[in-house]
Amino acid sequence: MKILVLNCGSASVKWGLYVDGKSVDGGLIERVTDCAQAVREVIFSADVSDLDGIGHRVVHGGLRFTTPTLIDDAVLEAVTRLVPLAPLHNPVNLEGIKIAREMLPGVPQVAVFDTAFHRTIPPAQAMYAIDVEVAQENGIARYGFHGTSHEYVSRRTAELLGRDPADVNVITLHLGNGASACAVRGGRSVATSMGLSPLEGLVMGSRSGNIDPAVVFHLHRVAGMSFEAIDDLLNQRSGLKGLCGDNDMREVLRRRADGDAAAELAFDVYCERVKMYVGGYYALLGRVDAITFTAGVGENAAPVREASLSGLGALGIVVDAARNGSAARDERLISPDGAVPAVCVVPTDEELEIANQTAELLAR
Ligand SMILES: Nc1ncnc2c1ncn2[C@@H]1O[C@H](COP(=O)(O)OP(=O)(O)O)[C@@H](O)[C@H]1O
Ligand SMILES: CC(=O)OP(=O)(O)O
Ligand SMILES: [Mg+2]
Repeated sequence: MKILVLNCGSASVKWGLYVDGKSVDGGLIERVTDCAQAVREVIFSADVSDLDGIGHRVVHGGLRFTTPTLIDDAVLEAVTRLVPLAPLHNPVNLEGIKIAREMLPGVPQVAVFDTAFHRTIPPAQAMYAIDVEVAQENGIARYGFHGTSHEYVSRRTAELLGRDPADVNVITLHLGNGASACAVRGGRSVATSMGLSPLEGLVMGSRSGNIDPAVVFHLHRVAGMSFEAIDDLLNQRSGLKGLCGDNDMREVLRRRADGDAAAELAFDVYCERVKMYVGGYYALLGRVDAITFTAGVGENAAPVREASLSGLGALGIVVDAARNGSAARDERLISPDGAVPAVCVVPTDEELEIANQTAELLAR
């Protein structure tokens, strides 16, 4: 089966072409400002003859979409209604789908949702402690995101350890432009740091992650900011960018190495937040077999991995400096042999996972 995958992200377009589950072509267009144009370029440049299907990453699937779904007008409408809950993502996902449908009419298009893997999260983690009626009426709950990545990476981690995914507990740390942590028990998501929207949890490139919700009321009532302006502040002008002016961890690391105090503080806030989720999910899981770093920052930024897990030796969490600092780019252990939990780096491959899930749906 020949599948084209389009992952239109908040700041990049990633794509891949797969034949029977094997990657034959692919690419990354970074710092995208016009997603539609990027998708047009992909479709013009890739060999899209005889496609069996196109798999699209769709970030928010709400309550309705819990499995990969064949796209029709009704699905597009439902995804459009979820735009307010994923304002940086669903609009670009939709743009990609629309262009692909226009340029390749007749090819089946499948949506693979970031939220789907988290449908197993139990109520004690999924519910916010607010009036249950208000929550229910408005769909206020933890949906969680990056599910395709957490699913793929937790499974690959079990395989890296030579274990059955059903027997393994993993804390996965997806640190990219967006960032989220996930507690995976026996292959199922049981907790994750993103919530109703991809704004909650870890510090991100330009998103705040957790803050006191009263900050929003204060900025509105006392500082006179509109809700639109506060939304923009928390989604686009916060996180690393808000703290030090740079949203790219490569720049933050470079400036920190040069002794820049703002970059150092941004780095510290970022890594301490990761550490707090690791500790929390360790407690929740009770037994942790592995902690795995993935995505742009997680795969490449050794200082972030080192600082995020520093001082956790009493929990058995140890990072081997030489392994962590190595230039290797493959799936690997960065803790000493035999250490439990194992600490791993596993490059994510959302596109491959989307291709496989798309092919599986189309084969039915
Ligand atoms: N060599 C590197 N060192 C540190 N950070 C890196 C490196 N390469 C990429 N990154 C970080 O990874 C981020 C992008 O991660 P990625 O997973 O590709 O993001 P997304 O899929 O969310 O668009 C960049 O913003 C950058 O901060
Ligand atoms: C859901 C999300 O935050 O995605 P990304 O990391 O691609 O921005
Ligand atoms: Mg990503």
